[in-house]
Amino acid sequence: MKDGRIRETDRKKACLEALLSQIVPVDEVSKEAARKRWRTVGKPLFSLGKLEQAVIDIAGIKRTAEYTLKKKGLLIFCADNGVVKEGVTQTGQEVTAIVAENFTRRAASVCMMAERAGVDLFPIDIGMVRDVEAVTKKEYKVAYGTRDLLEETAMTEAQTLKAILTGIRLVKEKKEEGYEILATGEMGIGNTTTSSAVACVLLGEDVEAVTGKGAGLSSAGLERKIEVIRRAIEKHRPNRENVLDVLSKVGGLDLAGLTGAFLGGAIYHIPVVLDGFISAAAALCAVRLSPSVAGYILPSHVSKEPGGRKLLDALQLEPFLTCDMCLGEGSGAVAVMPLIDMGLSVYREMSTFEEIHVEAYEVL
Ligand SMILES: O=C(O)c1ccc[n+]([C@@H]2O[C@H](COP(=O)([O-])O)[C@@H](O)[C@H]2O)c1
Ligand SMILES: Cc1cc2nc[nH]c2cc1C
Repeated sequence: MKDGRIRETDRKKACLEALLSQIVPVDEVSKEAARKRWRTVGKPLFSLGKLEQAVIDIAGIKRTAEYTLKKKGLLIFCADNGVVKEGVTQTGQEVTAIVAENFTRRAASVCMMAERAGVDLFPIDIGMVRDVEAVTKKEYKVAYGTRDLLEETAMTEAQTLKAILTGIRLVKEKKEEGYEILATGEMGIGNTTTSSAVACVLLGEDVEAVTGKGAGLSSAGLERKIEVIRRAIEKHRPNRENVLDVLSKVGGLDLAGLTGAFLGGAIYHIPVVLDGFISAAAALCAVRLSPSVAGYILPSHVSKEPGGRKLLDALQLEPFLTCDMCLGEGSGAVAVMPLIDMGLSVYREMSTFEEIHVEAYEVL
């Protein structure tokens, strides 16, 4: 039996390795073509700033300067975390399944935001302790929550691999359904504890420097959370050079699924917009697994969690929005979709200098 499990883990590892080997850097030729097109648009050069850059970056991802972003999807990874039993959160873990169900009933915040932005919502139960009929699908469910990372490693390596492969597969499926851009989101009580632990190890930062109050905690609660993370890291000694080790020991199923989604973007050439703190921790995992993934990730906002900015800095991403959001669910990622759409509309439809009879000029 044990041998069988080891073989299964090796098989999944080989599968991940094979997928990672397909990742190539974004296409610089298409980016240059998009830059060239921007230079002809009849307006002051670079005056749409990051909106222009996003259009250029997406050209590199899609390997063409001629593209649309009509179908937009948000993958929301829902999972529970065993560490919640250590008192690191304000609410109980039953909230994860309640909010996950609410995604299907237009009763969670991101539902209204996504509707406004024309984004389709896909809540995925990758590891909730309770099944929710409208959300749970056997093929995406890896486990019923993680273990308490203070007692044991949060996940087995096989679970981590399965969750990553699930995230990759979801991007493939959405591409096949015609989605042209994806956003990442998550729902999981306790996932700012796991994300802080992962961020702290990967960034080589102190626990206090990256850990915040998550969905709400007293100051005493925050101290307890910091202590739990510190003790878990001391106990398991995750190897910062080995993302699978870090995710398995102190991560979570949602983080691993999100890591897969970012990898999937690079494998299948789909831009993936990151959301807040949890999403950014996963993005860093993906980039550490394969550095070229960085070019396939688009930023959105900067989370109010203390580690939010540090993660974006490590990813060398400048957020579009700084508006003190820290909701999760994919809310920040969805919020930038209209901006990206606006940039693309100007890029595709705006008159050229020639058409408006203004002489093109160069910046000094
Ligand atoms: O995305 C963020 O930056 C963010 C920051 C703080 C909290 N959250 C959300 O709140 C939940 C985790 O908070 P907590 O306190 O239970 O660890 C989870 O469902 C996240 O979606 C999200
Ligand atoms: C109600 C609630 C909604 C959330 N959405 C994302 N994280 C959340 C945490 C709570 C507690």
